[in-house]
Amino acid sequence: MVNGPQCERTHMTSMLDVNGLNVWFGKGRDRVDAVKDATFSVANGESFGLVGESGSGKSTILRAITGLAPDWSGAISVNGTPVPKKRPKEFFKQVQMVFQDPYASLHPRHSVDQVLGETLHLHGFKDIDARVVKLLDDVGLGQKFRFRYPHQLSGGQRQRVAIARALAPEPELLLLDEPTSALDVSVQAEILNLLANLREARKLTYLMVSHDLSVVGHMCDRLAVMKDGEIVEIMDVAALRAMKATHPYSQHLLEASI
Ligand SMILES: Nc1ncnc2c1ncn2[C@@H]1O[C@H](COP(=O)(O)OP(=O)(O)OP(=O)(O)O)[C@@H](O)[C@H]1O
Repeated sequence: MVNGPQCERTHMTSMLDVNGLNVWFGKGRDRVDAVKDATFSVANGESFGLVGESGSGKSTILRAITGLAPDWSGAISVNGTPVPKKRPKEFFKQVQMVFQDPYASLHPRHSVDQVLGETLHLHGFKDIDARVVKLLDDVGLGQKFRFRYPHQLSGGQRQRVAIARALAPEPELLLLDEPTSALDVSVQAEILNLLANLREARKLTYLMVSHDLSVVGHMCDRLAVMKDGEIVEIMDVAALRAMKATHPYSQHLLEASI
């Protein structure tokens, strides 16, 4: 069951359209249907949250969009263009992902300069030096971090590098997979504020996974509630704040989060 708000927004330009998405892992008896018939749209400039308990399929939706889930059916469009099975390089100029664990997502022997420089080079930029400096400023690190290695950085600093790397190709859509849940509580708010400011400054669109309703309430305009691989409700954050979920499972999530 999907509620109304998304219908009201069909007149707005869509950045992302996901239609009847199914994602599965394994075959035969071992098959796991991780996402079942998921349909939602994210408008240009919107921040959209995916919430639900562990294992409900949130991360799998992001992985399917970015091409990291091999078996899927349905339709995914970015900026009105259907995404092909094998993502072309241009796709990653539009869509980038920030992963949950900044310890796992950065190569231990690559300096910050290499991480950002190589990404910029891969995407065909020529003014790499100036862009590395700008990216480090934009994520609040500054030049003194440029030649450091991941082991010389805190978790929050690593996540800032991962965010800078995601911004390097100048994407329009960021897929954020629990971007603060692996961080110390003390730095979580800093990273969320950074993401909110970057969205504003760069007119970005966010699709953000979180198991934390307060994070989604702070960061998102609308959200989808997932349960056992299905989207059970799509609602405005205003409805979340007013505790006005209609689906019993969403109500249960809200009550559990108080
Ligand atoms: N590579 C994989 N191989 C097999 N099953 C997988 C794989 N990745 C995910 N799954 C299964 O798909 C289902 C959805 O997982 P997913 O990670 O998307 O959930 P989630 O809502 O993001 O949970 P979490 O918050 O714990 O990450 C789970 O049953 C999970 O075990």
